[in-house]
Amino acid sequence: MPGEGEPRSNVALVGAVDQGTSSTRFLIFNAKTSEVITYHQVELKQILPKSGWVEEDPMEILDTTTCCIEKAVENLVGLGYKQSDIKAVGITNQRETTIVWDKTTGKPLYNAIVWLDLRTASTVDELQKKTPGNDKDYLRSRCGLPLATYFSAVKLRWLLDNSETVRKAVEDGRCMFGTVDSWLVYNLTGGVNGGQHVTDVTNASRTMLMNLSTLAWDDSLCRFFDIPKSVLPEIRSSAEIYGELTSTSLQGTKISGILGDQQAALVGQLCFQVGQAKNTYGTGCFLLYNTGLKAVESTTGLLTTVAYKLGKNKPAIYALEGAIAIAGACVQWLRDNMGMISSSAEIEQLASAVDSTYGCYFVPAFSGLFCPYWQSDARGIICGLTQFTNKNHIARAVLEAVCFQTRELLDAMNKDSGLDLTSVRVDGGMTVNLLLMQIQADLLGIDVVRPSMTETTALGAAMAAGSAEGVDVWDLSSLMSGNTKGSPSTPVATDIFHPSITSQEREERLAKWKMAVERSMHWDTAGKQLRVPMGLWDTLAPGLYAFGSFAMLLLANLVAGDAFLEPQASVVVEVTLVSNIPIRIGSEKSVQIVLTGTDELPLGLTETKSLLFPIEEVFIRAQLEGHEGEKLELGDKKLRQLKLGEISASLSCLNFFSPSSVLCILYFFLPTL
Ligand SMILES: Nc1ncnc2c1ncn2[C@@H]1O[C@H](COP(=O)(O)OP(=O)(O)O)[C@@H](O)[C@H]1O
Ligand SMILES: O=P(O)(O)OC[C@H](O)CO
Repeated sequence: MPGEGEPRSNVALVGAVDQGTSSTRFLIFNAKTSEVITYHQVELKQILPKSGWVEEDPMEILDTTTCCIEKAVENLVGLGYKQSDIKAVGITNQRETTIVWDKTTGKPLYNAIVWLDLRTASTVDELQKKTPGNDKDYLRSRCGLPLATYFSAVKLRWLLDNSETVRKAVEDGRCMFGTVDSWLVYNLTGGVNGGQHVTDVTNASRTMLMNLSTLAWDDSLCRFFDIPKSVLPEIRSSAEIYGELTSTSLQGTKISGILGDQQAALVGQLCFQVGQAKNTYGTGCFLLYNTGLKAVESTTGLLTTVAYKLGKNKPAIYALEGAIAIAGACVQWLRDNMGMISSSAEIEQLASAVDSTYGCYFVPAFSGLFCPYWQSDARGIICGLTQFTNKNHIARAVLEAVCFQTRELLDAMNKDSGLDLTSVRVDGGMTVNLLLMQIQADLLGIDVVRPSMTETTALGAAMAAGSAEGVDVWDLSSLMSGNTKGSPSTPVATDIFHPSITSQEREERLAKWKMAVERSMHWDTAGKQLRVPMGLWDTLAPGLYAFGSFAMLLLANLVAGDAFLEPQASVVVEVTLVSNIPIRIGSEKSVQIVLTGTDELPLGLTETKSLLFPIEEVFIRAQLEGHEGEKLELGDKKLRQLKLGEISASLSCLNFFSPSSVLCILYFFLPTL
């Protein structure tokens, strides 16, 4: 083996851009061994202009990418490799995040609207109203997704409705839309000077505009969202040559792989067989389950998505997906907003200091709740607090929240697939946290398998790029056939976390979690009317209004000379005791009383009324005098009418047809028209 800095020969390397929500990185892999040779990573700033809004700067996304490429290549050369050893570059990215840019300048027309962003909640409501039966799942059979703030088409619709700049650019034919992969490929292949406007099937399957069967933009979906097809990129497979880098020290290198980051992790974890699944813990958390050639429609709130299509002429493979919006993001929130920790890694130490949350539950519904609830009006809550609760319990509750959410995904997945997963492969930035891994195994009740190399997202993109036709440095055939024996490309599972609590405890804790989730629902009331208790001054206006109505009524009565309010004295009604259960007079039970109206019964009471009285209440008891202690058997056979005498009632009734009442009704309802 050559030492550091010494020249190496005959190595085929593949680079991968992993553009995530929290950071951008560029990793360089050995195509024969899957080993990471070197990498560079830069954190990415999130812009939070309003509560619920999450944006990123497209230029920063691009700049961090080129910076990571340069730094990693610099490291590589320092290790004795040549930059020309890099035979291809793959791109994997945060999905759904929506970018629009100007074809003539190449500049963004708006900040990137991040997948977590909630500004489109009312857009979603409006779109849903257009569907028969106000059905959020109306488009599922076509695109595999429910109507939700999460997906790109809704964000693009919002931009067209709310940004004059974007609308004008569309009118002028200057607007280009893309997810992060499209934005990066366009810029890395030349931008305004011939940059490729493309995306791959996995990213396109997250827009709500691609038909899952044809893998093409769907006319009826574009019509539904009213999005011009002219702004959309060309949909390509996940492994083919899209173009060459025109800048950075990798100028001339082919870009030959694109995969959404969660799909890339599925590939990197070698989940090529039907029934294999992985869960990635990054900013959010995403469980993907390979369903093979079949796109399985979920009945439990999961998503149907394209897993990969590794070549122009290769078939598309589908997956069921469970998506959680907030996982690592909540750890970042403890760090950046609460100042409870100074680095993400610190949460483990903090949470390990206690052995339980002691009833404290944290539902991090910062962006509403995704799978399986799809509740955009849910908001984060911490509940079960006592004087005893401290930051250790809260830190532990944050880790537990990620695991409970995953448990709910697993339950939905097992239901949809009809098979119970017996273990789950995990990866992503949070999986370095050993406590999290153990809590996860405990709450799932199955083994959690963590590979030695947790950068499986970037690995998946590198595998796609290296295996593309015309590059051919990464052989996937044996891996895809399931014959991984002796293959150095197989990530070796070095850590397996086994469940260590009883199923009784697991289910009890899950039940409590569900109670907490229940409490987080419908918290956001923006745009909805709240019923609030009124103070004296607040009631003045309605009071005056009611008083005015009454005065009008009396006046109308006087003018029209008809009897609007007629006191009805001594109305005779027949009382029938109806019950099929034995009733003890004087007991606490309720009885059903049927008041049958007579001719004298005023209008509005001519129909039979069923009223529920506690037996010892009101006048009925008086009528039963002398029957105390007697058992009245009123079962089916002995059901009879029991005449209990006459009851006096003083009632007022509304003569709906008198001119004064018509006037009054009009007066009351006029303001609501
Ligand atoms: N030791 C740790 N314990 C818990 N969370 C962690 C730890 N280290 C990193 N994280 C969280 O993992 C996330 C980063 O993971 P990563 O896979 O890089 O995310 P992304 O791909 O979304 O950018 C961050 O939200 C960070 O807070
Ligand atoms: O940034 P990540 O890794 O949490 O992934 C974001 C997802 O792709 C959003 O769908």
